[in-house]
Amino acid sequence: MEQAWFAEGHDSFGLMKQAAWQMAQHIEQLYEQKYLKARASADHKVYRRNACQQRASIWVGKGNNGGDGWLIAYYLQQAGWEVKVIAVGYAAEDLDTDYQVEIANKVDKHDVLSDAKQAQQIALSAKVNYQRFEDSGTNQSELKGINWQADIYIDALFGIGLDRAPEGVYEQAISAFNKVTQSNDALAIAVDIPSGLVASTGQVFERIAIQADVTLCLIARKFGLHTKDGMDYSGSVIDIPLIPTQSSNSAATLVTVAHALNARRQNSYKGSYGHVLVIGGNRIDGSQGMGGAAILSANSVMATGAGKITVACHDAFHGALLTSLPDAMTIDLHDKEGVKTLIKDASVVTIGMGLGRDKKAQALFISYVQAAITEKKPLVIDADGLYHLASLQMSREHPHKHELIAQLRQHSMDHQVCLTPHSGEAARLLDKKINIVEDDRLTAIKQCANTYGGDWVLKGAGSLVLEQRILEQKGSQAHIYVCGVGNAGMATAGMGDVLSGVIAGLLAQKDLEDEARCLHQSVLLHALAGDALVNDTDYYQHNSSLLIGQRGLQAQDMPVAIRHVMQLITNKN
Ligand SMILES: NC(=O)C1=CN([C@@H]2O[C@H](COP(=O)(O)OP(=O)(O)OC[C@H]3O[C@@H](n4cnc5c(N)ncnc54)[C@H](O)[C@@H]3O)[C@@H](O)[C@H]2O)[C@@H](O)CC1
Ligand SMILES: Nc1ncnc2c1ncn2[C@@H]1O[C@H](COP(=O)(O)OP(=O)(O)O)[C@@H](O)[C@H]1O
Ligand SMILES: [K+]
Repeated sequence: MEQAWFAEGHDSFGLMKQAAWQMAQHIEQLYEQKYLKARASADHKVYRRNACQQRASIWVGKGNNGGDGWLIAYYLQQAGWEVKVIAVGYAAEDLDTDYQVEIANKVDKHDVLSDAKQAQQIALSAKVNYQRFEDSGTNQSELKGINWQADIYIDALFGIGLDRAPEGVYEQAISAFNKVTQSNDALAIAVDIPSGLVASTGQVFERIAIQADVTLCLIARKFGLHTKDGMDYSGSVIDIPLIPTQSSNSAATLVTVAHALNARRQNSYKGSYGHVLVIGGNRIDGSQGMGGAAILSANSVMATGAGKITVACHDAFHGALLTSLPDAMTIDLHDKEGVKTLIKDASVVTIGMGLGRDKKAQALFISYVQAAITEKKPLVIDADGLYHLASLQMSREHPHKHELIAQLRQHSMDHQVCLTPHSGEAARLLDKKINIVEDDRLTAIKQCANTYGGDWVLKGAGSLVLEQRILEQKGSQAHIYVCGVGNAGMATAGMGDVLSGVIAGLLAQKDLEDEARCLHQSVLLHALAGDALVNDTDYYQHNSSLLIGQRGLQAQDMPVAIRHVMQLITNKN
């Protein structure tokens, strides 16, 4: 986006000045929020600090992110702040003003001084106070000069140019920065992205990254701020758009707000809201089995408002299912003909939750998926269903390999097929190691869709959703969403089963608009329900009986929260 802007003739150094100027304004506001508001409170320590001149410690690297840092130092100094730049990775002569002027004069007229160098020169000419990190001594407990107590610490070490793990002096600087901000209880503000976090993937190498309270994100949201490690390091994110950008250029769309649901028509009946068939909950050879997976999924189907549900699970679980959900009809998972007849009647089939992984379960999976394809039904495939799909893909000799996967691909061109792996399941589907998937989740979800067709969720913090849009002329086009809500309380067993139920439940309700039934809407609803259980902000119109907190949140708590969120987003007319 930046390059397109420069290609239109806009000046790159001008953009850097704009960026730094706007960031300086935000820094002043953030300072006010943290310290001036505290005046009114009884926090004397904070109040005393505020009685002095505002102080910023700005840590700069040698790229353009560092250039932003030098200019922020310059602007804050102009605004009356006491500033100190900590330069990391600079040789002594890089900072020698006379030597730098000499170099600048020698630069050929056709050459231009880099933006970062120009920024540094502006700051040095204005006598901005600085120090080389390397001169602070190697003894980390001393950290001469670096321990200088500031109100705000600014991380301008690396931005989107980080292309390897920070080592040596950079690793030391990142850990010193984190230590100093924590011990001073000061605000840590990252320029563009916390240094150490990879903007395109959300990866952090060996936990070496700046721990920011606030990230001032330039031009466009970085994908890496919202998936994998991103949310743990970036704090709250403030956008500084700077230039007009086109969303069609973006890698993904961040979604946090669910599409509104229309109210139900008075003149309707259970058949108007679909019939979901849940296939799962097996018990294999005397084991305790996985009935709960199907029960959790079924409860969530009904919490979204689907009209009818049948659960095909092992008959050992029928009693437990009916105790938890008397609304359900049941059938034995192994009654092949009976289940196939039900598939004909269903509006959506969701399969795999606790289905089992043995050969018998695999045969059931193949037979039921083929029946759903023959009957032209929307399909949700989760958990052990994904396991079987991966086995078929990997197996060289399985007679159904090519058939089933090819049929599924074909089916997904005209009917909704949703597949919902977490990283471990995606790794198996792609025959890759989990860390390869985790290190680049965006690539992984695209590869899943290319291999198997259909719409995909790659679950986890910042779940990714890939939806294929069928275009009249050009075939299909994939669009990717990043779910910007949800919380770590949802990292418990059964949460995925709940998601499969939400997806199937919404798909079944044909009275809803397409936008309200699509996969990213389901992922959002599920995550918002998780947040409603831990978050008491106004958005959730806080209902204290709902609050649980992250630790101890269980999948079985979700249906009531799903109903609450459904009601919050329903148009009242
Ligand atoms: N005029 C411009 O081009 C603008 C640039 N902007 C800033 O520029 C940033 C990107 O700047 P750059 O592309 O220079 O990239 P960075 O400033 O992120 O750093 C790039 C330099 O660090 C090196 N590097 C990467 N990983 C390293 C590691 N682990 N250890 C040591 N060195 C490493 C790279 O080889 C490169 O030389 C953005 O994030 C943004 O902050 C903004 O000011 C907007 C305008
Ligand atoms: N840290 C987290 N932040 C947001 N969502 C999470 C987090 N951990 C788990 N979730 C969500 O909870 C669900 C867990 O699914 P899954 O791993 O399949 O659980 P299970 O297999 O036990 O049902 C997914 O939708 C996932 O996105
Ligand atoms: K940074």
